[in-house]
Amino acid sequence: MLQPLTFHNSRLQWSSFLDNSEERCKMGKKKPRQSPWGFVSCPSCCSLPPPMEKLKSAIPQTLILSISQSNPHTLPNTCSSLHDFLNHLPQFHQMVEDLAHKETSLFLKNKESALKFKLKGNKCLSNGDNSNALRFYTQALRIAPRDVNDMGKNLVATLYVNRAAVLQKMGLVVESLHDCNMAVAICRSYSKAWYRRGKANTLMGNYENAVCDLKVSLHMEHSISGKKQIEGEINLILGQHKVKDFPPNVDKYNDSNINDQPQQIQLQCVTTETKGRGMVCLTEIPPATLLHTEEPYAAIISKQFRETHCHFCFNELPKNIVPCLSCSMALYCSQICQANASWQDLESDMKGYDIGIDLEKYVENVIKESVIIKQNGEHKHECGVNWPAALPSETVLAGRVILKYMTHQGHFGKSSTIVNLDLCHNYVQLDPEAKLELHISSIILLKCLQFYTSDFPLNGETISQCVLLLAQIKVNSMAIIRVKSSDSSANHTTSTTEQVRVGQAIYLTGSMFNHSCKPNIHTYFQSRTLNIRAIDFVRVGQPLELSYGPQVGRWSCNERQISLKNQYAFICSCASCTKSNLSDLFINSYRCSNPTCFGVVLDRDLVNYEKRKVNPCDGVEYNEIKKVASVLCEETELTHRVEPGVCLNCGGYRDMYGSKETVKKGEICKGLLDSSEVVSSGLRCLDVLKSVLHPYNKRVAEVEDYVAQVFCSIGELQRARDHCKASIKILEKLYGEEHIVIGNELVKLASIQLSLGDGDFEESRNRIELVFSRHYGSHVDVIFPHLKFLKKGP
Ligand SMILES: C[S@@+](CC[C@H](N)C(=O)[O-])C[C@H]1O[C@@H](n2cnc3c(N)ncnc32)[C@H](O)[C@@H]1O
Repeated sequence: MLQPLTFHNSRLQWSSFLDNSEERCKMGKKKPRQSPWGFVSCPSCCSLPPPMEKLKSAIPQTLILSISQSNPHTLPNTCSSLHDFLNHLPQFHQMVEDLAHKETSLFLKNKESALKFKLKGNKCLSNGDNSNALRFYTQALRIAPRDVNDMGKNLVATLYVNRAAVLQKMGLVVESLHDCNMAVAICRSYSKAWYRRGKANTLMGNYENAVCDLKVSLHMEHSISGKKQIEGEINLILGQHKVKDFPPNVDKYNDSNINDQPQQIQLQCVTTETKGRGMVCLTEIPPATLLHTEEPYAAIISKQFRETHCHFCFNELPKNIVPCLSCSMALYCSQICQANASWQDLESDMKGYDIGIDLEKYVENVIKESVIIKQNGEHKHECGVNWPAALPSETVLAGRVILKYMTHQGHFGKSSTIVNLDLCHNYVQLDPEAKLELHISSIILLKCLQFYTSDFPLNGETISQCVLLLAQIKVNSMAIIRVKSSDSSANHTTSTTEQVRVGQAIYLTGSMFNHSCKPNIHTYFQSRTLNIRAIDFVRVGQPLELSYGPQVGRWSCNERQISLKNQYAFICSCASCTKSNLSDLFINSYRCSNPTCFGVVLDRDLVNYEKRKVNPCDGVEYNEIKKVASVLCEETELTHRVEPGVCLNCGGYRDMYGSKETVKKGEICKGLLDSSEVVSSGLRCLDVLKSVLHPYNKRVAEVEDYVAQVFCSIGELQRARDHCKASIKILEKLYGEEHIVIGNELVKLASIQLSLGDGDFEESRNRIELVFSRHYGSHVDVIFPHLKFLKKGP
């Protein structure tokens, strides 16, 4: 289930720097912790500037009070007062210096350290220790300055060539080719880089390109022995393979694009009765239609994924990571992403080499393919300083939005408008603590941006714009989600998928879609592109609504309302929260005390909630609740009242106190599930819960699912299958049969059925295909590569 951003932790916190600084800290001490790339941090001596709490505690109560009472109109005054106050505090200036001054940065390049890592890499390479050689070259690349030489060659280019050699030895030929591309883009006249590229192309069977690479290399090579070796290689290829020298096919290895373009669907932003602006469509939309794709206005990687995911596209980093050319913090999965986030061209020329017109064309093609022209420069103002690592992601995202806005408007030094995105916010509803924190972080952010560009306007007006932007980010930013899959059973029969929030982004049109607890559209991401697909049939003019997280079937109405209120400060007025529906009746319901009756019994909380939902004003007979509940019963006319403990079907009474006690006992059994008696206690728990809870109660589904997992882990697949099916049957009632949750559960069932050779596997597979293609269209293979086992044969 996609979960747009949650704001569990709205308190500003100074994060500790992640493990991506140099081997030694700025105080020269060896750093103790290791990151996946071997970079380490030293929390003790490289501690951050004085924590923000210290600043907060210095602020006078009168100022805190006026901030707590501030609203968008008074913000310029409160921002200006706080700015004046902080400006007189020496510790504030010290903190900003530490955050924004390049000299204090932990992310600067360092030639000496890079050379040490390079030597270590060379040593490992000659000893055949490829994985450590790869690690050391990567470390060296991360901190090697882009424009320094080592033994007459550009250090960064040399490191890419060395790493390309290791990658080739490890059989990672495509990655090796990419490193060669990087090296030739940095230094076109680097013979070894072309030579290594020729080797990579040979290994890939691209003999025409290999010959061209080697010919370029031959022109650049100075030594006679080197020239001889290259000539030997060329002759070998020409002798063994049929090679036409030209034209080489440089486009052959481009990534293929998925052809699932949004169709011509007209969307419109309209004003709604209860939800502000919202999106509707002007044409009918069948389910599974891709109706909107959008690139973010600004995006930022989540802190915990900085070392493992690309800072531009948010995909997992490959073995051949490409670090930023100017700082040691930003990491990319490819030169394309690096160039996209960057702002600088790789200057490289071939002066003094006459390689002939055809080879020159070939070189141009290779470089053009390597260096993408479209640079959005989002990393420029953050490069080589501490604050992007130290401040909360949302604040860093705000910095990106402001810089982009000002650059686009050509506003630097000319206007007092630093940002104006016309998005909604909930500033007035924020609690006093949150308002104060937004004030402080806005002042710190803008002060840091002033270090980057001295004509940055910093005053009450611009700070208040930043405060409102942060409030807008809270309400409008989307979490960029990736699906991670892992085996969940010892015998690899089932796998679980987990959704991780790798980034956070602002989409301008995406921000206009309102929330529904039963959405009719589904959002997902490829790289940082937002895709929105219809999951139901949408009529002309019908609102298009996605889920901000809470959904019918997952939570009761009460839980959904609390969550949306806490996270986004609004009272949900979607159809499911204002009208009675079966899922909300079932989810926490009890069974009728009459064993032959299938009716629903509600407890006091649920009755009150449902009554408020259907008729908030008076106490009429709540026909709507009964009408919904009557789906379960034979009788058409229900005469009894909707009361706690009363069966909505037959009017029979259940003792709610005793029932709750029984459920508690059932929960104790569930707690025993990890003990040695795991299977029998699981089944006992299920029996206890089923004796009092309604058969479609969510808790019964959870225990069925748990018991299925237990049976799976001990290899009793038939019983696992039966419990898995039982769980799915309940979830279908709660979510609807085509919900993505059902798709995920069916994947579990199908994997068990496949292991059992069960004939029903086909049916599950067909249903999975239906559910997933409705939600992801043709993108399903890319987003869920682990589902390939379900593919039908050719
Ligand atoms: C991302 S914005 C959506 C666009 C917004 N309606 C606007 O006018 O800009 C989120 C805000 O829309 C409103 N909203 C969205 N879904 C809603 C719902 N189901 N019930 C009530 N308000 C909703 C809330 O004010 C929420 O903070």
